[in-house]
This record gives sequence, structure tokens and C-alpha cells, in this order.
Amino acid sequence: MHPHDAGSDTLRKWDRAVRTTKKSENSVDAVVILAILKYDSSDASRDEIVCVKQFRPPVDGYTIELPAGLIDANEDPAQAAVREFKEETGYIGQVLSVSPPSYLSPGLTNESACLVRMEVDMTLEHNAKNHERKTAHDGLERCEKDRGLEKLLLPRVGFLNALHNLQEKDGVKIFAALYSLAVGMSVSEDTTIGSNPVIDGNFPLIDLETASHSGIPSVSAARKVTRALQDSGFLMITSPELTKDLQKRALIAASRVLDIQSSSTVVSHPSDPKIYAMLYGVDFSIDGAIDQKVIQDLREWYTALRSTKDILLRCIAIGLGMDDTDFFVTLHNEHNDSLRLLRYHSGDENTGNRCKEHSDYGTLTLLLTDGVGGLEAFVDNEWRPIPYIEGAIIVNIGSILSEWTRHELNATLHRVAGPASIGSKTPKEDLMRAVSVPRISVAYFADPNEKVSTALKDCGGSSEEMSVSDYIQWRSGGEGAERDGVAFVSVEKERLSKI
Ligand SMILES: O=C(O)CCC(=O)C(=O)O
Ligand SMILES: [Fe+2]
Repeated sequence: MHPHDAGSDTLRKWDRAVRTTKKSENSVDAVVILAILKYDSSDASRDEIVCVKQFRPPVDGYTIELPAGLIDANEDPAQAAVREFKEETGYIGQVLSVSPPSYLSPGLTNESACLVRMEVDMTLEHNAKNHERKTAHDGLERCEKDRGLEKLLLPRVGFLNALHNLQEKDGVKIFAALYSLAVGMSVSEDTTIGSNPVIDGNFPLIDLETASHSGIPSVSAARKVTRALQDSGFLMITSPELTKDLQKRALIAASRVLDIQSSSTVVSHPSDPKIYAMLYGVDFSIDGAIDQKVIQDLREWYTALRSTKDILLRCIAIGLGMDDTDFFVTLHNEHNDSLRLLRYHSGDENTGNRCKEHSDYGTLTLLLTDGVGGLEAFVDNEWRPIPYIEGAIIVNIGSILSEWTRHELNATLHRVAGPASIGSKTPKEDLMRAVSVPRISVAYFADPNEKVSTALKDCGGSSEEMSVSDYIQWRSGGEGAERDGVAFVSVEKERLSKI
């Protein structure tokens, strides 16, 4: 070819590859299929993406690609996609959308393809039958044997990681469009999952799936967790242990405890419009008649969070580059953690903070809420809404961990705002809706061993020495570890002065 350069009269020589089947310069050659296997329409975390592995002579090796194929003469792109997808993978999918023509490698060829998005309902008998694999995510199934094509099902959550693993372990070459897709998904995965996601880069969503069996997080999850704690001090996590069902049971159980009339366990807060109950340790006791099922559900929630806490503490040690991955876990082996069950009363447009601004005292806080809005974090001198993501829990750190790391990690000020709260960035209508109903939350506070000092040289800690138990007493106004205190550390006083 001898086309002109754009805006110039100079002729240049170009080589290009053209499909002999191409009907005209602008016709579309092929379809590339992005198909998602749906096992449960209400749980996107179980979705899988269908990829194919095959030998490609031009790159002299195996590639991992999206299913694709040429469009036959009598077909439109959607029909071609359904046919090709069934031939290559055995599944019957439903077309969701067809993209305009896109160009796969315009430096070399005019080959073009439509990206066809498909959904595969795995509850359909045909698809379920076709789905015989040994393991969840690594099973290779041979199909189209004569073409040496293998179907690979990769998890939607953590897709980029799965591609990296395949590339490292099997040496497969990754199709550029597939890789770009995975990067895009990973960017949005940091912030969102689920059916009604709210995207806010300040509060990333991190999946701890890979750590759930071994308790050892991946380096990438560890880095993401640590980065979020260095930035906003808040993040969201999902983990297979923290199932939606267990979360629901924990919230119902909390509500049942808070319903017990005249229980010394249930306390009215002196200034906030809320009641709460503190439950200490997994063998907590509750004053008043309560169903055993409620106790069991809360113990199950406590136990799941205790192991999640260890994973997060390892994430932080790895993320801070410490040699001893268990450094922080060891400092928590007395298991001094507690659960705080909270119910905020409903209010009206005159309701200010439902929980006044504070930072937490301990090391880690794992927070489950019923989704009623109003939770805000003080980030970059603004009260920003913390999004609610169904199935995810909120993680923030307390001031002891912040002290230990010389404030490299942030114990961020937070509050539960009402419509009359000052300086809120939460939309007014959200706060009006939130305050019209009671709000339930369950906070899990991790506290380190009592004799540990607030100054830890090994992770850059400050020089002020105080034992954890003295520190908690000081912050709670000398009344014990009830966590109602208003004492702020010096960096917080400075931040508060900006409000
Ligand atoms: O109820 C909430 O969402 C926040 C509770 C909280 O921050 C706390 O109890 O420390
Ligand atoms: Fe808090």
C-alpha cells in the first residue's frame, strides 16, 4: 500500500495483512465474545469469565484469549457469536450487546471485530450439564479437540490476578484485548462489586478470597489494603467466610439483643441518639433472656471476623514491607476483641450526628451495617460518605495501630451524620431517607495484648510509651474500655481544628 501520511503529500510504504474473506474495506470480519457465566443472579462474586487457550503459530506458543470467530456470509454478529460460542465452549449464551467494529491490531492489519457481550445462565439444564470440571477455577476442559482449543473459566473477581497466575505458571501469552479488559475490571473492582455499586476511589473494595483457606493474603491484596489505610484509612472487603447469609444473621441477632428491655448489657449513649451493647470476647455474656440461636449467630460472626482480622494484620505487615508477616498477629494473641451492637434511633430533618465524630481506639475495626446511610469519613478535610456495598464489610484502623506506624496508617475520624450535621458531603436526600428509619450496625474492635506498648520501634513507632490498657483508659475518659471517650490524639486535634 502507498497511502499518504495524514496531512502530508509524502507517500509511504506500508505492509498489512488482510483477510481474504473480507467482503469490503469496511465490513466486519469477526466477533470477539465476552461471556459471563452466572451461577446466581443475586451474587456477582460467583461469576466466571469464559476464555480459551490455544496454540497460535504466529506467536509460536499458547495464548489465552476470549472466544472468537469469523462471521459467516449469512450471519449478523450476534448470530455468529451464539454459534461460535457454542462450538468453542458448549454453552448456550444470551447476547446482551454488540459493539461497533473495533480494530484488533491496526498497525498490522485492517481486521476488525465486534465485541459481543453474552450472559450464560448456569441454572439452565443444558449449561449445567456442559459444565463438568474438576475444580472451581483451574479446571481445563478440552473442547473442539481437533483445534486444540481449551476452555478456561476464570473468576470475575480477581480476574487480573488469575491472568497473571496463568502467565507465570503456564507461560501462556495473553491476548491484548483480554488483558485490557482485565485491567479495566481490576480498576473498578477496587471500588465496587454487587448489583448497586457506588464508586468512590477513596474507599476501595478488596477481595480477600485467596487468603480465606491459608490465612495468607496475596501480595497484591496486602498492598491494596495497606495503601487504602495510608490514604483514606477506610476500605471495604469481601471474603468467602463473611457470607451474606452470616451478615444477615449477625444483624438480626444484634437487633434481638438490643430489643431486650431492662438489660444491663444494653446501654443508652449519653449524648448520641443510640443504644448499644458491648460483648467482650467470643464467650461474651448477655444479661437477660435471649434465644441460643442469637448467641450462636453472634459467636459465628465473631469467629469469622477473628480470622479475617488475622488476614488483615498480615496484609498490613506485608504491605509495610516487614519481614515477620505475623508481627501484628502475635501482638493480638490474648484475643481482647469485642463486638459493639448499635441501634440508632430514627429522627427528622433536625437530627445532627447520630454518632459523633471520633476515631477508634484499638488496632482494627471491622464494621457491618444494615445499609442505612450516613456513615462518613473525614478525608482531605471533608466529611465524605462511605458507600454501602451489599456483601462487603468496612475496615478502618484505630489509633493504636496508627501510633505504632507513626501515623503512616491513618486512624481516620468518622461519624454517622444526620440531615443537620455540619459540613456533610452526603446528598441531603440520602441523609433524610437514612434518618427516617432506625439504623443497626455491628462493630468488631480488635485490641492488642494489654501489656503491649503504644510505641513499637519495629514498625517505626513513636517514642511515647504507654501500655495498651492505659492508653484505652485515657482515650475513653478514664472510665474503662467502653469506647465512649472524647479524648483525641494530637494529630486528630489538628484535623478537628480544620472542621
Ligand atoms: O455505626 C456505625 O456505622 C459506626 C460506628 C462506629 O464508628 C463505632 O462504634 O466506633
Ligand atoms: Fe468508630
